[in-house]
Amino acid sequence: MSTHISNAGSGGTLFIVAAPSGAGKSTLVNALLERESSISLSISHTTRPPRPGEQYGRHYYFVERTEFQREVAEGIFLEHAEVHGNFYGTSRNTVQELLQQGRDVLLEIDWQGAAQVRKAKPDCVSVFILPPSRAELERRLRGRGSDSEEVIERRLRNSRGEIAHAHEFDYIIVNDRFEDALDTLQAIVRAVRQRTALQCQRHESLIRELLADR
Ligand SMILES: Nc1ncnc2c1ncn2[C@@H]1O[C@H](COP(=O)(O)OP(=O)(O)OP(=O)(O)O)[C@@H](O)[C@H]1O
Ligand SMILES: Nc1nc2c(ncn2[C@@H]2O[C@H](COP(=O)(O)O)[C@@H](O)[C@H]2O)c(=O)[nH]1
Repeated sequence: MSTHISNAGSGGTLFIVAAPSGAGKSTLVNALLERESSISLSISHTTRPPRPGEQYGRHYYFVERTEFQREVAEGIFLEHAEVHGNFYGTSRNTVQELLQQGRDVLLEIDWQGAAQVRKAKPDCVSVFILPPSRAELERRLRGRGSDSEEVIERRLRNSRGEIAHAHEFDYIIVNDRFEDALDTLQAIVRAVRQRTALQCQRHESLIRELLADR
């Protein structure tokens, strides 16, 4: 089975957006999709139970672990990973079909999945979203009100391990003022489409601060 994915003959670009849980990536991505209707969001498969209000096929394809394992064995995933104790995966066919139709495709996935996608599709464009501080990350995770205390603590514990991979991404955005972060994300998408260079900060001192053991 080939691990490569092709969009030969089309202008579609594969974008990846990753972030520690609670940094605001889904909120940013949803707002970007409102502004840029020609981008398709890939809906992932997951073994995580649905949160209140989440719908099958709109937020995720919710599946049992045995079904997910069967799908892995069948090779349907472009990438898959265990994140915060649940399994998540991106359908290879869906992404390939959209790219071949000339659509830009956006994957909202973790750093492990991003590393797998870079191998399969080296011309993808990856963006990492940082929170402005650890305190704000915790406030957002709690303020969302969607997860148990145990889940929130696990996600906070895992956030350092995720932020440690930020430097692997093409672009890094700090989601402090929402509109500023959204404008930057949109500017990245537009620059990629127009094949123009966009200088973005690497935020090294903020990353050191977020990784510090305090
Ligand atoms: N710039 C911002 N300022 C304040 N609150 C924000 C900002 N961006 C997002 N939020 C809020 O933070 C919370 C977490 O956002 P969101 O669910 O988008 O995070 P996420 O990174 O997608 O998390 P996960 O990986 O767990 O899905 C939400 O309640 C959202 O409204
Ligand atoms: N490697 C992958 N990671 C994924 C995928 N879909 C989502 N995710 C990441 O999981 C965490 C948690 O998401 P949540 O919806 O349970 O809060 C987050 O970092 C997502 O980006 C996927 O298909 N592959």
